[in-house]
Amino acid sequence: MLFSRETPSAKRRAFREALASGEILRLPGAFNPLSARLIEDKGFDGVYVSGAVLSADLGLPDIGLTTLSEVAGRAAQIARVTDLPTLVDADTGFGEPMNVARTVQTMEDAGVAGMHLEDQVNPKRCGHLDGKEVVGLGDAVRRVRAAVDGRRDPDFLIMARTDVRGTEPGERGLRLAVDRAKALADAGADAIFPEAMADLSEFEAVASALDVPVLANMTEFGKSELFTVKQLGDAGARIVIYPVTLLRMAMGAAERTLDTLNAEGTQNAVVGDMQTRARLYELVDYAGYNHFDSAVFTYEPGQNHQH
Ligand SMILES: C[C@](O)(C(=O)O)[C@H](CC(=O)O)C(=O)O
Ligand SMILES: [Mg+2]
Repeated sequence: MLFSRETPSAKRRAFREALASGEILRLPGAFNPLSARLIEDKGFDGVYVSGAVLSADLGLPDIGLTTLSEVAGRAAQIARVTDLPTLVDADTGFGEPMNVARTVQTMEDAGVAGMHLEDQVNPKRCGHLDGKEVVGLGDAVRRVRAAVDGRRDPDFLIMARTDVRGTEPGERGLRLAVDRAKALADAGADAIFPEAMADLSEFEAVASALDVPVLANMTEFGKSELFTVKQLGDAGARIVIYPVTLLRMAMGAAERTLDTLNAEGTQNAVVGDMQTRARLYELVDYAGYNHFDSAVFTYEPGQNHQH
């Protein structure tokens, strides 16, 4: 009830420990706080807050239009309903290196466990589209150093994402990605997100070149095939995100439902696919609030109150 009883610092420590265990952690993207409850209920290891989902949710393309306040606000709403660690997409850090330091502190205040910061130029775009551009290595390193300098909780995870793989095809692109990933880790990044890896051997090449954990992005309709958790774990990845998966499914269902309403004049045919009222109430813990109501609201001083 009222949800997470874990403090943000406890969640950060747990995330660090889970990462150190060597197991691969699975973080589906929550498109709202309620879906974060579902992710926790189904036994996943963490919750991802995707910039693509956040901007799509607002009816915007994912090109860096969302603000730090919007992203941190949504991340806080999501993080507070789950005991799981929350990893947030901080895009290019919302400004220059000084802003990046402030972004880290704002995300710490939002109660999330960590964030990733990418090396694209502004306006940024989805990492799986063509025609991306990245900043030079010096600027990318400055962003990471500013993030590390701004951090107050040493357990807050700063992950550097590099989009350089998508800027050059073939072997050369991969070599650039490995070199940049190493430089970003040397600059203090706690983990690396190599964006737009073409296949498993590329994940392997990045992971084996680094001492820090590597994230695999299993976004649909992108550059990477959709590998299994086992395949990614064997290739050395330590975190896998499914950033837009739940939103795509939910929006697919919404479209089909509207089509059914249009065609049939009633939603009867799709009711069987819906989350039931009972399941929804379970997720938001109606029973807990009822209990609270009867235990606290009807409490009378002097009574020996039994819970
Ligand atoms: C991971 C990502 O940064 C996101 O915002 O979720 C996107 C996902 C997507 O657009 O499919 C990305 O750039 O890969
Ligand atoms: Mg993004």
